[in-house]
Amino acid sequence: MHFNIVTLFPEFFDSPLSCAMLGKGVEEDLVSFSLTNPRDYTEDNRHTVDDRPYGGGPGMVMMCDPLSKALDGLKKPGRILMLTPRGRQMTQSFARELAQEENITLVCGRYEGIDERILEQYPIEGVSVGDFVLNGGEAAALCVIESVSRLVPNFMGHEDSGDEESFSHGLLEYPHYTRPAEFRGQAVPDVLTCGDHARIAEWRREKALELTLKQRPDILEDAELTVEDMHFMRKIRRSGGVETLGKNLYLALLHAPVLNKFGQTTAVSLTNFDVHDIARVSRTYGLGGYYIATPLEDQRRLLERLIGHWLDGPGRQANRDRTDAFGSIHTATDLAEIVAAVEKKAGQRPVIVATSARGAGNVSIPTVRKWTGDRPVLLVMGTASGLAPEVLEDADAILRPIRNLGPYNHLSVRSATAIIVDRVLGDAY
Ligand SMILES: C[S@@+](CC[C@H](N)C(=O)[O-])C[C@H]1O[C@@H](n2cnc3c(N)ncnc32)[C@H](O)[C@@H]1O
Repeated sequence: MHFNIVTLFPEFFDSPLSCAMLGKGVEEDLVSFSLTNPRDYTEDNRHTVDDRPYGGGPGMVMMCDPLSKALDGLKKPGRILMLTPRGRQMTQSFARELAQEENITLVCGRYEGIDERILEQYPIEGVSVGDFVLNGGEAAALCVIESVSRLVPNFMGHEDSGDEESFSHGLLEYPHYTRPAEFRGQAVPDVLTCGDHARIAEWRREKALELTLKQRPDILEDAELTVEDMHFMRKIRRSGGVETLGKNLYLALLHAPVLNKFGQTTAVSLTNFDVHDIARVSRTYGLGGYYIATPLEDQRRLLERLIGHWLDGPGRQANRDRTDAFGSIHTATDLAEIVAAVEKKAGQRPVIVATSARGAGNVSIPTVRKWTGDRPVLLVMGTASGLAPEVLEDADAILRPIRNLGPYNHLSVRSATAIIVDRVLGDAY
């Protein structure tokens, strides 16, 4: 595999490409590199490669002319990648995809970046190595080179080591140990010295699952998981995991004050579906509680009859799962009563997060998730045409609407609740 590196600082690559495994890869002809400096394609005495940005602002921009000439001079550019924070994220699967190429060109930006017209005139793909800003694309290019080269056949010596590494199957790798068997009083795990390869493989799998669940639950979404893996993870109690987050999240379903379709503030009747479906969401995600408020006496009595049916009445015999779900329901007359009840239960006043399908909101799902990590959060959901303005005004925060960029986002309150709760807690958390 050949890498063309287009850089204003070719010397940056001197040692990284000549030592350790990359150096060996070059010696064995598995990988090769050529360095092209756009400065060599300048025509003025000062070899200018950058200029001030049109429109003003700080810093300099890499000019089109030297860079385009440098690119035009490449014999076999292959796939052209430009290192940039706004590019596609570098991942192990992207590295695998790139390892299939024969030629790759890496364009390293400097200063504030490259004149945009280069990106429009050449088939360049942006690649980012993370959500942070480097001085230049050289260090990022090295990350791409290293991650791709090690997947070139024969580069790593024994073929299977690349297959076991972190991210290969969507999991982080298990921990490693080597001699001595005891270090400062700490022995290596017994299982690794028992000689039973099946047990060792099982232990490693479990450690990989445990670590991934703890450090990078987000990547579990794409991991290849077996039913056994899921059974194992279900048994792991996680601090800061779904158990903690779920317990800190409370739901309030208000039937007043809400808006009717004419925009008037009103009180509405219960919907049996909302009672059932949100109770099931509450139970599924292990929430702190589901509070249903209505100021209407007859509706509260109806609700209590419903709850009684499923908790202590014939429903209990008919469907124990539903009894379980109904166990998280509490009744109230209004939001103030719910806040007081949650405060009593949690020992701390909850952060009140109102929801609305309209407006811009002032808090995002990740922020609510963060709050849920260390204090009670009460998510307030409205029935009818949504919560009355005074509820939104009095709340500590208003969540950004679901599908706020779409032309239509009129979801039922039970659908909206399920979506929000899943986004806040997520399966993998
Ligand atoms: C100082 S940075 C310019 C940052 C640019 N003004 C911005 O805010 O996106 C200079 C160069 O470093 C490289 N670079 C910086 N951070 C990077 C990252 N996270 N991934 C890939 N390349 C990066 C790019 O080539 C970029 O053009």
